[in-house]
Amino acid sequence: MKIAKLSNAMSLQRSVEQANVNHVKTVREVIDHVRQNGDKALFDYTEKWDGAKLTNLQVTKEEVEAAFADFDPQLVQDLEEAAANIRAFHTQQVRPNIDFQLDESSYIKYKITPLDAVGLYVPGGTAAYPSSVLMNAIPAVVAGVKRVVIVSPPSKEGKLPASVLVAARIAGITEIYKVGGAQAIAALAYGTETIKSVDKITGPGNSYVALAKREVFGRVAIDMIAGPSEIAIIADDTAFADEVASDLLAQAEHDRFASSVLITTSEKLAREVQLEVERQLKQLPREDIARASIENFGCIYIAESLAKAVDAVNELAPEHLEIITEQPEIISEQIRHAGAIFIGRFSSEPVGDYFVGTNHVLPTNSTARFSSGLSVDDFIKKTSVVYYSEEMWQKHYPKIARLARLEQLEGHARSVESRSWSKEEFHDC
Ligand SMILES: NC(=O)c1ccc[n+]([C@@H]2O[C@H](COP(=O)([O-])OP(=O)(O)OC[C@H]3O[C@@H](n4cnc5c(N)ncnc54)[C@H](O)[C@@H]3O)[C@@H](O)[C@H]2O)c1
Ligand SMILES: N[C@H](CO)Cc1c[nH]c[nH+]1
Ligand SMILES: [Zn+2]
Repeated sequence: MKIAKLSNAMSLQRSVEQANVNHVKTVREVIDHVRQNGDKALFDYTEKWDGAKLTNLQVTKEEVEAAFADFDPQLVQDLEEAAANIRAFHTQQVRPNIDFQLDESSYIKYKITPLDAVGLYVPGGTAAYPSSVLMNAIPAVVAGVKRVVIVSPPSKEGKLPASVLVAARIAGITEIYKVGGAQAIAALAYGTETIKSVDKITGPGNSYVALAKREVFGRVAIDMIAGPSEIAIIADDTAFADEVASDLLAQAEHDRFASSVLITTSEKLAREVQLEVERQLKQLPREDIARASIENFGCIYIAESLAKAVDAVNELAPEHLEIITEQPEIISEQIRHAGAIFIGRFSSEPVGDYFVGTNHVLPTNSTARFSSGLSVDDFIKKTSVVYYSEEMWQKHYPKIARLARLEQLEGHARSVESRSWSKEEFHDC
């Protein structure tokens, strides 16, 4: 892992965008093919890219039951406890309608309505992510979405991982399809014979999935384009090198394009973390992925001061930030841009990935400057409602008409003026 002076921090450029460009053509072809050929295209692509020859796209009740029956009861309990924590935190995010009384009878409102149907993409491919099932499904259920659908690519044997099915059942989701990649996103957006279209698609995935979400945006809503995982750690000489190294590697093992950055005021810690990363890399089953990520997108930066480290993090706006310093809460208050912040040595990032209750679907690629992680807000919409009494109308319509004429919109002015006789007079006619 490289060590550099912090002045070079922002030269850490990712080449993810370039990889994306190469996939755009494929993704557009896949979407067109699914629109034209429906289920047949889904079967063909699943055979081509996942190696599975399916006869049925939908997961049956029996498959879910079988997965549950064979699953380690301790893990079921762990998933259930994680689900309860996620449910508890997300329930706090539920918003009431806003009612604003204008006079005795007139009012305006902000009315909250859950979305009717959402599709959750659960990545398959290189790993199974039951935690992502919980992180996507629970906020949707808490928001009150009626139809929640899961799509995920099957194994060569035509199965979804038991852990994904168990997590889906714990979250209360029963409509699950064995399809992944851009073809799954196209099916959710446009519908096929088997999969009815949805209103919004959420969930992370590889660059084919991310690009497909971008392509169908407008036809349906999407949560975000969540790219490869990222972590930045601010640490001083109170941090332990082995702990810091393991936190960097926890993100690196996700993806060859994941980025892991340490910003420290301690040169000693920097050198020790460098050695530790190398030592611990050899112990990881996904060493090849983690090593590629650390070599291409990993760096240890030496900062002159913690204030400079804070500035760099605010510029970088990382998906995850860990603060392992003498007074981490004080540093945390100065952070303006990060998807999620983990304070102190006992709040390592996997606490949030799996268990504590916060969401792990977070903005990447510096988009934490202007966006937030997945929440109940992603599964609702807000409609304004207006009720004007005759008295309110009487009082304000001349002002509205004048404002309309200021914009030379005579039709608007006449619309508001056209009520210039009361209901009683109307009924008397
Ligand atoms: N941000 C988060 O919360 C979070 C959580 C979990 C995973 N992730 C990320 O999700 C991603 C998972 O990626 P993955 O690949 O393992 O699974 P995936 O499910 O996203 O993608 C697998 C699918 O990609 C498609 N595909 C593969 N090769 C293709 C090709 N040559 N042409 C067209 N389509 C092709 C296939 O349809 C396949 O089913 C990783 O980047 C990981 O970091 C993020
Ligand atoms: N750290 C990932 C988001 O960047 C989420 C995840 C899922 N499983 C483990 N981790
Ligand atoms: Zn993770």
